[in-house]
Amino acid sequence: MTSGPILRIEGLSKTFRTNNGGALEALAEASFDVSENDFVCIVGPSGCGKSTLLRMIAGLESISSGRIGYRENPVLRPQKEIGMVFQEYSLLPWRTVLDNVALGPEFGGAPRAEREAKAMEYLRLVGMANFSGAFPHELSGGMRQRVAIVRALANDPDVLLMDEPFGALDAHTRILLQKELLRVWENYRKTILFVTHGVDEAIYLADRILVMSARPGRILEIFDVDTERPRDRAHPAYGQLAERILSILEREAAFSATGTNG
Ligand SMILES: Nc1ncnc2c1ncn2[C@@H]1O[C@H](COP(=O)(O)OP(=O)(O)OP(=O)(O)O)[C@@H](O)[C@H]1O
Repeated sequence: MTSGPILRIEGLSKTFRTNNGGALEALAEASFDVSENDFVCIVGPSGCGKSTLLRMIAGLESISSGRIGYRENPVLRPQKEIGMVFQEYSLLPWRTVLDNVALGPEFGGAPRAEREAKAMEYLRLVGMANFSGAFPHELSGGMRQRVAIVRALANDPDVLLMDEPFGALDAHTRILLQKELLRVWENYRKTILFVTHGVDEAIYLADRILVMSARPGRILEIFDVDTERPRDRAHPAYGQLAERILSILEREAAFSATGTNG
């Protein structure tokens, strides 16, 4: 254990090579720290490099320049301590719900009884124990995403990276899963980095909200959300913060559409 931040992102940049031999700058000099147990949301205009940033922290994408530190060690490849949940339900279709959740512990060499008990514990947590023998195609979108979340948790990561995990869900299911995720986060005290297009979602969930610029993405502003949970969406402070963030995003979206600042 260290007393410093669990994640330190320093001057992180990413330039992709394009098919025609050109270069596309996706992320520029992003710097921020994440403290242990923090729930951090990242919002920004479409295409500003949010997924790229998360994929780099997950070790799935190479770094062009800068540094990612996890407990002061550089992140250069995927590691067990940093898990990821994607928007598209990335469950293995040929495995049951139970076997999907038990996958990580299975790779880790846990005996069958142990990994199945662990998987059942997590499935109970999100009300999915009765579906342990079902296959992914038999589940609704919300159920699949619950399974994807607890599958990531079953690896016992310190940090959970979530890339628009509720983006494909209807509004009602999304609100339900936001509540469940907060419960899971409070129970297991994970550090969460959560990308979303929903400013409302970010204010409901986060301790801190990072607002990114239009591509190439930089961290423009960081907002602390220190009101008590569960948060009341009808509270005036909620709406005021949403307006402030939305006005930045509107400006940035206009900038990315016209390439000018006015
Ligand atoms: N493998 C790749 N090769 C080339 N360009 C890429 C690659 N991956 C992403 N990009 C480009 O990098 C930029 C940032 O993409 P990214 O998916 O990180 O944005 P985003 O903020 O997550 O977008 P959205 O909010 O729309 O999901 C985009 O212009 C995208 O086209």
